[in-house]
Amino acid sequence: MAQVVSTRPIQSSLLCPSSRSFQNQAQKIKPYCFASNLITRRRQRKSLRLTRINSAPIAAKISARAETEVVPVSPEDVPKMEEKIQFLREQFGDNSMSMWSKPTVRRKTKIVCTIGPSTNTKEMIWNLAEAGMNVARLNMSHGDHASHQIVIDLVKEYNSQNEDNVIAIMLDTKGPEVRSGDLPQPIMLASGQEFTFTIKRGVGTADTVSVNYDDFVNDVEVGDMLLVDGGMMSLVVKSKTEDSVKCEVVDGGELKSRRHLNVRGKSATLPSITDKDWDDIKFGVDNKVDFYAVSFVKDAAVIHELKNYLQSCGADIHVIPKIESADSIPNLHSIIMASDGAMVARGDLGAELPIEEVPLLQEEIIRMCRSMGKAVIVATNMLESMIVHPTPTRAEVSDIAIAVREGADAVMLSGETAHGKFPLKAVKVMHTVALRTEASLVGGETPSNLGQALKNHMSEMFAFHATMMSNTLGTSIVVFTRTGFMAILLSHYRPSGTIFAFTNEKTVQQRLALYQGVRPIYMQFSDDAEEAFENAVDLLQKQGMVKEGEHIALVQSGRQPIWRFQSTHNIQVRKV
Ligand SMILES: Nc1ncnc2c1ncn2[C@@H]1O[C@H](COP(=O)(O)OP(=O)(O)O)[C@@H](O)[C@H]1O
Ligand SMILES: C=C(OP(=O)(O)O)C(=O)O
Repeated sequence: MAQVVSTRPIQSSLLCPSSRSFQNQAQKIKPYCFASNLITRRRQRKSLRLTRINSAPIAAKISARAETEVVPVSPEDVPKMEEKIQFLREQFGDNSMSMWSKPTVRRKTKIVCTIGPSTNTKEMIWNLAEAGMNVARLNMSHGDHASHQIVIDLVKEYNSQNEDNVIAIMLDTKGPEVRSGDLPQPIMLASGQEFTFTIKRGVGTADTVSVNYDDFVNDVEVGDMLLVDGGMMSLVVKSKTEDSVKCEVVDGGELKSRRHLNVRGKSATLPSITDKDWDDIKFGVDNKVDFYAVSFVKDAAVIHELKNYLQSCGADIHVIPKIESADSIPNLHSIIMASDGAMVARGDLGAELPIEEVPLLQEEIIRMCRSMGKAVIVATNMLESMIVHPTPTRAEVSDIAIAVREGADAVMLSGETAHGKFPLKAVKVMHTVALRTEASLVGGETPSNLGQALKNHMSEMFAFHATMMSNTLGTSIVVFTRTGFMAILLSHYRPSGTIFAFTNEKTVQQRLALYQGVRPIYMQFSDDAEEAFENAVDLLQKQGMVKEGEHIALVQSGRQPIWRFQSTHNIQVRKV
C-alpha cells in the first residue's frame, strides 16, 4: 500500500494542474488513435472468443478502461453487445461484469431525460433507467402536480429496488416564459398572412390565439420579431392595441398548443420565479427532489432568494439556473457563483440572442462552470430528429460529441424522451456517442483556475494528486463522502478512471448521479476506517467493478473529516 499523507495546512497556493508536463504524461498514459482503437476492439473480440473456449475469468477482458473497451459504434450494436454479455453470463454463471455492463457505470457523461407522455409509465421509466438515464427531469411547463407526483413516485420506487443505479430527480420550473394558449387543434400559418396574439384568456381561433402574459402588449414594439418555438416559425409585429398584437407571418408552419414565444433580443420583464413556480418549488421540497432547474434566471439575486427559502425549510436541494435569457449573459459569473451549476438552455437562448452566439456561449458557460467546480448540463435539440425518426442526423451526433469534449457533466433529452416516438433509442444513441467520444479523450484536463474558485486548497491538492496517481497507474478512485463535496471536486479534475463515491447519505448518492465520472454508492460507514475501506473494496469486487490484483486510489480528504484527525488528508494506492 502506497500512501501520501499530509497533516498540516499547505501555505502556498496550488500549482496549476493544467501544465504541459501533466498533459504530456496523460498523453503517454492514454495514447489514442482510430487505428489503435480498432485494433484494440479486434483484440477484444478475439479475447471474448478465447474466453468462451477457456472459461477463464472474464472480468478483466471486458474491463472498464475506456481504451480497452468494446465501444459500440452505432446504437444497433448496443443490443448485440448486451446479447453477448448475457450469453457470457449464462455460459459461465459469472456476475463479475454485471455492473460494468450497465450503461450508467461505464459512461462518464450523464444523461438527463425529460419525462412526458412517451415515458411516464413504470415500464418506460425502468427501461430508460436501464438504457442509461441518470437524471429524470420534470418540466413544470406541462402536466400538473398529480401527474408529476406519479413520475416522482415511480423514480423513487425504481431507486429503492436498484440501489446500485439510482436516478436523480430534477424539477424544472416554468418560469416567466411566454407561451401561446391552448388550441382545439393545430393551426397552419402561411407566410404573409396576418395573425394576432391577444392577452384575453381562452382564445384559440384560426387567426387569433391567447398569450399567457399580460404585459406582452407593453413589452413588444412594432417591428419586433416574434419567434415561435425558438424560430420554428416567426412573425413580425405590425401594430398593437391595448390587448392585442397584430403580426405578419414571416416563416409559417403549424402552430400547436402552448408554444414558446420569444421576442428576438429581449427578455420578458417578469420576475424569474413566478407564483406558480413558488408553488412548484414547494411541491419539490415536499417530494425531496434533488435539483431545481430554474428557468429564465437573469441575476444572482433570484438564486440567493431561492437558496434562502430552501434553507428556511431545511431542504437540501441543489439549484441549477437555466441560462436562456439575454439579460443573464452580463451576469453569468455571479449567477453561476451563487448556484450549484448551470444549464445551457439552448432553445430559449437561441431565440433571445442571435443563434450564432449559442455555440460560443455553450463553450463559455461550460468553461466557467468547470473552473468554478459547478455542474453543467447542455440541453435542447440534441437528438431532435429522433422525436420522429429512429436514427439521428450526423450533425446531432457531432453535437453530443462536442458537448462531451467540452466537458459537460450531462447532456439532456427533451422532446426526444418526453413525447418522441423513440425515447429508448434516443438514450441509447446518446449513451453510445458519449461513450465513444470519451474513449478518445485524455483524462485529467483540469480548468486552469479551478483552484482559485474553490479556495479549499488542501482538498484540491488531494483531488489533483489523486487524479494524477490514478491516471498514471490506470486505477479507479475510491472516495468516501458525507456531503458529496470531495466526489464533486474529484469529478472536476476529470480523472480517466471511474470515481466510486461511497456515501452514507441517500440524498447525496442521488445527487451525485449528475456528476461526470462519478459512480455513487450508498454504504453505511463503519466507525473503523479500515473496516469501511475493506467493505467498500469488497463491495466493488463483488459487483465486478474492480478485480483481484487491480490497484485503486483511495482518497480521504474533503471538508468534513471522516475517520481522520481534523488536518489529516491522505491518498493511498491499494492492491485489491
Ligand atoms: N409532463 C408533460 N406532460 C405533457 N407533455 C409534456 C410533458 N413534458 C414535456 N412534454 C411535451 O414534450 C415537449 C418537449 O419537452 P420540453 O422540451 O421539456 O418542453 P418545452 O420546450 O415545451 O418547454 C413539450 O413541448 C411537451 O409537448
Ligand atoms: C431547456 C430549455 O427550456 P424549456 O425546455 O424548459 O423550455 C431551453 O429553452 O433550451
